[in-house]
Amino acid sequence: MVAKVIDGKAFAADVRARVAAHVARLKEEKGIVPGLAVVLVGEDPASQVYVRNKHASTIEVGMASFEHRLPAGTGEAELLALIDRLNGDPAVHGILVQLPLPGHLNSELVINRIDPAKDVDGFHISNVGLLGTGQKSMVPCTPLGCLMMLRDHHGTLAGLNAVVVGRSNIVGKPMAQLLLGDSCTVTIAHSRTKDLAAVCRGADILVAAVGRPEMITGEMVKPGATVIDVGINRIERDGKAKLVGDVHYESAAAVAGAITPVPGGVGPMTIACLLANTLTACCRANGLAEPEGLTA
Ligand SMILES: NC(=O)C1=CN([C@@H]2O[C@H](COP(=O)(O)OP(=O)(O)OC[C@H]3O[C@@H](n4cnc5c(N)ncnc54)[C@H](OP(=O)(O)O)[C@@H]3O)[C@@H](O)[C@H]2O)C=CC1
Ligand SMILES: Nc1nc(=O)c2c([nH]1)NC[C@@H]1CN(c3ccc(C(=O)N[C@@H](CCC(=O)O)C(=O)O)cc3)C=[N+]21
Repeated sequence: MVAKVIDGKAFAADVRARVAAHVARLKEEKGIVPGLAVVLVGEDPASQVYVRNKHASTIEVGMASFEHRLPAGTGEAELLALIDRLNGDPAVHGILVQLPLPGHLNSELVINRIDPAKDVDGFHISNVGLLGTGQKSMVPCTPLGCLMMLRDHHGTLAGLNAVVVGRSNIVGKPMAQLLLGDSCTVTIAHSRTKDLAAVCRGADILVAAVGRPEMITGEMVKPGATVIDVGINRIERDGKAKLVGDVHYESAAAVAGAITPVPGGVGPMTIACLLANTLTACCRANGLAEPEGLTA
């Protein structure tokens, strides 16, 4: 079998177009402009690229973008004061603090200072708890993007066996919660899992969020399974810089029924979902109907 390629780039363009249409209506009918504030501490090159892309996409869909670039040595009190200001700013509906933060800053403390209603990353402890108990919350962008692509491909996910490799708070755990919410039978695998290959081969839906280049190979994939590759790894091959996922694409695509590529898969969906979450937060803040098909 040769896998169908799930085109995350095209899917994300469609999500952004739907967000843009809703934003235009909000502006025209209510005079409201959704606003996203992104906070970057330090000069990590990868983070700078992401923040630039987020800014461009935010402007492109008609939202207001507020960028706050702080020096690497910024103190905790100063960062918390900025978050307090953004929490109180009515033009800001979404706040994202780019991770990872420099080592001297306590990211839990910082994230939990964000008003949960403006926490468009869905990392605040209140949103984590709401998601875990099946209540309305802000849903983390990367898992939300994966869920959208899976629903689109499968129609319903009920009863499917899902294996999530990785148990981080930002990808693996919320991904597992969303799949459970859609009635999958969910297994979470991690570095201490015994016989990972056998566990993965039981999956109708296999989500790889490990951070190890090309670790999931074709022999770990059940024939016909849907493979979602969250990994973003910069490697050097034949003297050239290259972006690869956590899945060995060639061997996995030869067995899978469908697969997301890297680049052009989950990554673009993450940014599109960030914009969708900002719109959702703005609608909630103004007591307006939420956009359809853009939330979990
Ligand atoms: N496309 C996108 O938008 C995004 C992509 N990413 C990418 O996704 C990947 C994962 O990110 P993140 O969740 O933050 O990573 P973390 O490093 O926080 O978590 C990695 C997880 O993988 C598990 N793991 C590590 N090695 C193995 C192994 N050999 N076998 C099984 N499990 C293993 C770890 O297990 P244990 O807990 O036991 O240590 C851990 O739970 C990275 O490549 C990252 O760049 C991340 C965010 C967004
Ligand atoms: N608070 C916070 N929220 C995040 O959501 C967050 C974060 N911190 N820190 C870093 C990770 C990583 N992340 C990505 C976003 C887009 C692409 C993306 O667009 N990738 C393109 C390629 C881009 C390239 O070429 O580098 C693609 O896969 O096609 C990738 C990764 C969000 N993250």
